[in-house]
Amino acid sequence: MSAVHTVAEIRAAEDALMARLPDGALMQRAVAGLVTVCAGLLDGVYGARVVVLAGGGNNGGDALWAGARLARRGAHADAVLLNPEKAHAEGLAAFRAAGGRIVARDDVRTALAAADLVLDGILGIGARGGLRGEAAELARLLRGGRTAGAVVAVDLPSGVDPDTGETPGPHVVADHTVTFGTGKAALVVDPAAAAAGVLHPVDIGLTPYLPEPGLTVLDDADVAALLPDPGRESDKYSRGVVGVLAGSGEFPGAAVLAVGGALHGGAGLVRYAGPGAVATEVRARWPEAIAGPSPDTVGRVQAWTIGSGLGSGREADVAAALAAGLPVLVDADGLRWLPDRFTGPALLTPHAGELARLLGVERDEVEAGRLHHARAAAARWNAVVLLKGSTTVLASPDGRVRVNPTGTSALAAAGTGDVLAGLAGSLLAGGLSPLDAGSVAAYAHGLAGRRAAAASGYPSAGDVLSALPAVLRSLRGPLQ
Ligand SMILES: NC(=O)C1=CN([C@@H]2O[C@H](COP(=O)(O)OP(=O)(O)OC[C@H]3O[C@@H](n4cnc5c(N)ncnc54)[C@H](O)[C@@H]3O)[C@@H](O)[C@H]2O)[C@@H](O)CC1
Ligand SMILES: Nc1ncnc2c1ncn2[C@@H]1O[C@H](COP(=O)(O)OP(=O)(O)O)[C@@H](O)[C@H]1O
Ligand SMILES: [K+]
Repeated sequence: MSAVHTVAEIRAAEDALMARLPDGALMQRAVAGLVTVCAGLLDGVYGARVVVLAGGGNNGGDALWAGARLARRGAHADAVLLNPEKAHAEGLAAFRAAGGRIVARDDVRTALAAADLVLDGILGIGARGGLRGEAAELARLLRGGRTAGAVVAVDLPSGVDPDTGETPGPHVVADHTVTFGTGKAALVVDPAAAAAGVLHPVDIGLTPYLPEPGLTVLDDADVAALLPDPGRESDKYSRGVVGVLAGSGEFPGAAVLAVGGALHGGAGLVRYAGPGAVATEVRARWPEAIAGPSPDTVGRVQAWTIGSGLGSGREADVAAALAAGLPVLVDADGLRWLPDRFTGPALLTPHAGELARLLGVERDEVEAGRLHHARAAAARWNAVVLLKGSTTVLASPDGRVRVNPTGTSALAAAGTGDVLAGLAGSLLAGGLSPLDAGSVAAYAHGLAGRRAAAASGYPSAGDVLSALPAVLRSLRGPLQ
């Protein structure tokens, strides 16, 4: 599991750690990690051309110190000082002493064009708002391909908002980000995360001073530990029975895909509730599923997955499923008929357009502020909200957030959301909490998307579904 902390938490931990260290020692730890990554990216440090973009804070200090160390190893180091009066004094002195040069304004373009590596030390966790003036112009030059070299962001790409993952204005787009001490939301949540490139975390000894993280990113081992493990004496009921209320005459395929996802998510039995013609299609594809016309008549379940491809006019069915008071997942059309607030375990799985409609805002606003809007909806409906998209974010009403790291554009295809809804519902029926069910499902779903993409150029939702069993098998091992 990797942890993400807020700027306030990082600053408090840095203060506590710095109180036990000699002056400047913490920055030197950060710089050592930064230099190691830069040296690894260069085809030899000696003779390499390095351009340091240094703002007036400690982020600029890191970059100047790194430039100094690279210069000592034989690199040609140039620095652009964005705020010369405020430039980090020790870092600048070290940079000059190592033979680094300050670039005159007129020579910035030439220096960037010749650079093998650009160090972005304009702003770090002290950033407020996007880049302005000359800094914005530099970021634009870098994006416009004015350098053939790698752009390495120090701590985070300058100009993105550290705590929200929002991009309030112009910002640097990096190829790599070397980040210190712990993760930041900007490095895992789009749109900011898209500007970070490859992440290189550097341990500076902060962890003992940091609180439990409010935002986490699961890894394979976390997901394996969370996946249901049916005991030796389990039966199909004890493994969980999931009800799927999905599909319609208009969208029968959504039911087929959601039931498919549910069958592969560990539940012992899947009960499908829906119109006869759709049920016939579901059973033709999945003879192991049991079907009935409505939530009331299909038999007992331990959790409901509601909404994928439900179409219009199904309010009564949704109300019947919700009335059971069981753990519930609500997707797609089901989101039109939400109760005022949930009182039991609930997982909502909107994409940005659906969440925008729920909150009465524009889709663009949701995409620009994914964390904010997922949190707002979680608080509003007292439900875990899994916001789908280029980064899938899960916000719990208790304040915890998870960000899924396995997303892939291979999933941006019709019907993959139905597979996810079925899978997550199955995990709910298997006893996972909404936060665990949603994050485990998103993780496996992303891996299935990648696996399907490795096997086919542009995988369909059916390909993603077909890849799920092997993904779950490799995560948890074979059932005994
Ligand atoms: N505190 C420490 O000991 C350590 C700090 N480290 C580095 O220090 C960074 C944080 O340094 P600072 O707190 O000095 O903050 P920054 O270097 O991120 O920013 C410095 C100043 O820039 C100004 N500023 C903010 N937004 C601006 C904008 N949009 N346009 C123009 N100016 C703006 C503000 O006055 C801010 O205080 C970290 O990101 C990391 O790189 C690392 O060296 C690790 C150790
Ligand atoms: N650009 C993207 N990168 C990664 N995943 C994406 C991207 N766009 C969509 N997805 C994922 O694809 C799935 C699409 O779900 P959804 O929008 O509900 O489609 P549908 O209703 O057609 O199934 C979600 O899991 C979502 O997170
Ligand atoms: K930076």
